[in-house]
Amino acid sequence: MNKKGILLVNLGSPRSTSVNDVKEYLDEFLMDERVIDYRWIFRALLVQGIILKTRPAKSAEAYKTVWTDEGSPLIVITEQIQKKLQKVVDVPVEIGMRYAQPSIEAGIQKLVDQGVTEIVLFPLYPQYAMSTTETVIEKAEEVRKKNFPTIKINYIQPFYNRDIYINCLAESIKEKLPENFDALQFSYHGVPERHIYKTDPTKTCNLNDCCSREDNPSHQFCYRHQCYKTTQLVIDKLNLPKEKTIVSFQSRLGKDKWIEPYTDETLETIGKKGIKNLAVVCPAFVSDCLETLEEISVEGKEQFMHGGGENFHYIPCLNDEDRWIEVVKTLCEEKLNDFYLV
Ligand SMILES: C=CC1=C(C)c2cc3[nH]c(cc4nc(cc5[nH]c(cc1n2)c(C)c5CCC(=O)O)C(CCC(=O)O)=C4C)c(C)c3C=C
Ligand SMILES: [Fe+2]
Ligand SMILES: [Fe+2]
Repeated sequence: MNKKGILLVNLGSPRSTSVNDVKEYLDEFLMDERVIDYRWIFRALLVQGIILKTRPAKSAEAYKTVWTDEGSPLIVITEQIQKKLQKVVDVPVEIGMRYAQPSIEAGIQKLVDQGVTEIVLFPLYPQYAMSTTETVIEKAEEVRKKNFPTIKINYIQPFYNRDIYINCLAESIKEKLPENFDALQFSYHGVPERHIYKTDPTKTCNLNDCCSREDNPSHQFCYRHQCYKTTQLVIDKLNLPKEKTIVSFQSRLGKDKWIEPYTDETLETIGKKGIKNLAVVCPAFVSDCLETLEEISVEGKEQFMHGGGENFHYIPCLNDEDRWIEVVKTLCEEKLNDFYLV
């Protein structure tokens, strides 16, 4: 009888907030061709010759503001999800990070040590992008072929439009929304525009209105569409008028054009347009991390207040909420059952 197990995969964080550890992490992260998709030589020139000269010190300072006694929020929360999930499923659950430690390889090894031969791997990203789901699957397949050729892996697909996830996200937002707010902003991690064109096999997405329309054939691989879709489904569930919602994209890096509108520019200008009380949620992340706790909660708040805003309310990610653990369990069980069908 084959033994099954679950591997939860998140992005990963530096080992510590020292500049050297942050540099090592950024080196691995940004040298991924699905994150910075230039030819190796140009990527190396950009990353090692320019970004790693200054960014690690700046990022290390930012990490210090969110770091906890247990470590990076992203890792700590992923471990909390693992522990809670382990209590409600009867197969072993381990975690692996796409970058740095604990690695995907270490996670698979832990499962194999417990006798597991069939793994359900859950990339913890609701929306597909080449820098999210795709790079996780590529890496896991590389590790599997090299070190665990007899192990089977079943991958959980993006769940940005799944009812169970939308219900969970909508409930969570509803509970945390302040009584009075002029707008709810959905801020998603951005990606360079080029990534969307590159991963669109239909070549029909032009990054305009088509991303928020129902019927474009590119949607299965369009990260921007999937962000709009998650938003639309959540606001329908919450019965929020569209005029009270904003979608934007954060965390851009470098000189390329990233998908628009940009979160920082939006935050700097909406105060003057009459939005004084703002709530912000970040549904590209299932766990709080540097990009939510620092970039949005601290920097984003400053940008909003500076631009004439009055009250800024950050809505935390799903983290280890029980209702989210139920969703993770259901999505994993669907895939565990798939093994019986083949
Ligand atoms: C070209 C650069 C980047 C792309 C493309 C990108 C896509 C992307 N990232 C996430 C999720 C996270 N990113 C995080 C941090 C982070 N992201 C980039 C760059 C790109 N991301 C950098 C350089 C950093 C490091 C921090 C910094 O220096 O600003 C994090 C937080 C990690 C943590 O330890 O807390 C997450 C999570 C998604 C979902 C995504 C594509 C949609
Ligand atoms: Fe990122
Ligand atoms: Fe699109």
